[in-house]
Amino acid sequence: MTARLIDGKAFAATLRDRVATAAAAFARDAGRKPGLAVVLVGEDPASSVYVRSKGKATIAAGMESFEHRLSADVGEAELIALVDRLNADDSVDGILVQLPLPRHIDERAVITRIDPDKDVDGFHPVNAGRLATGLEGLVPCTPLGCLMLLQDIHPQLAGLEAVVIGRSNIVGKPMAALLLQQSCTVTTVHSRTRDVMGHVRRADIVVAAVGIPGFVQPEWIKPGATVIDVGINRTDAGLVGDVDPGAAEVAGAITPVPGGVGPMTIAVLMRNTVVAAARRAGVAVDPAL
Ligand SMILES: Nc1nc(=O)c2c([nH]1)NC[C@@H]1CN(c3ccc(C(=O)N[C@@H](CCC(=O)O)C(=O)O)cc3)C=[N+]21
Repeated sequence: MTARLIDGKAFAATLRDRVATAAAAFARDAGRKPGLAVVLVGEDPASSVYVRSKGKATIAAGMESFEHRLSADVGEAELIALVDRLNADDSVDGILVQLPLPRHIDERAVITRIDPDKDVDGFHPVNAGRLATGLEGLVPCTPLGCLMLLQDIHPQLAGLEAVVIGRSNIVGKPMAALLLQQSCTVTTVHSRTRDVMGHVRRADIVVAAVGIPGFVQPEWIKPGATVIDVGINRTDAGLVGDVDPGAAEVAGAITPVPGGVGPMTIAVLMRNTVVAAARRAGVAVDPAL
């Protein structure tokens, strides 16, 4: 059996279309376009690529893009002062500070400075708390994109066994919270888990977010399970996921790398920006967005 390939790129394109429609409705109702500010510190080439593709997607969706490029030796106080200005700027609905930041800057201090209602990455502890307690907030883009792909395949997630591999604040923890909210039975496994294979073997849904190329072995996958590969690892063999490619012979459905979760992350960032804009302006937004 060969798994159905989950076309994240195509799904992301339809989501970006719906975002563009919602952005146009917002512009009509609010008299201005939704605005996204992206802050990049330093010149890491991979980060520059993402910032550029975010800017392009923002404009293509009919939104305003504000790019702030700061030199790698910028002081923490100066970066925080920029965040303060963006918080106070009414044309800015979303603020994304590209991570990782240089070592001399305390990431926590910067992230917690962002107005939670403009935190389109969903990284602020206030948004983490809202997600954990079921309040309306902004949800991290990558796990929300994974959930959208999963809901497309499993309209009824309730009762399914889900195993999340990895416990980062950016992917693993919010992914587990989202699946729990959907009434999955959720297990998070991590570097200190005693029998990772034993847990993964039982899963109807596997979300791999460990950052180790090819970590998840085909023998771990229950035949027919849905596998979401969040890994984006640059190796000599090119871009590879956290899941061994052999898993596609066992799984029922699986995301490719590239073309799976990655494109969803950017599309959900666009989605979060329109949602943040609508909430801030007190205008309606497509609830299915
Ligand atoms: N505050 C913050 N928020 C982020 O969301 C954030 C960040 N910092 N720092 C960097 C990472 C990385 N990231 C990606 C987004 C899209 C693709 C993506 O679209 N990838 C394509 C392939 C692109 C390629 O070929 O390199 C794919 O998987 O098909 C990848 C990576 C967002 N990040």
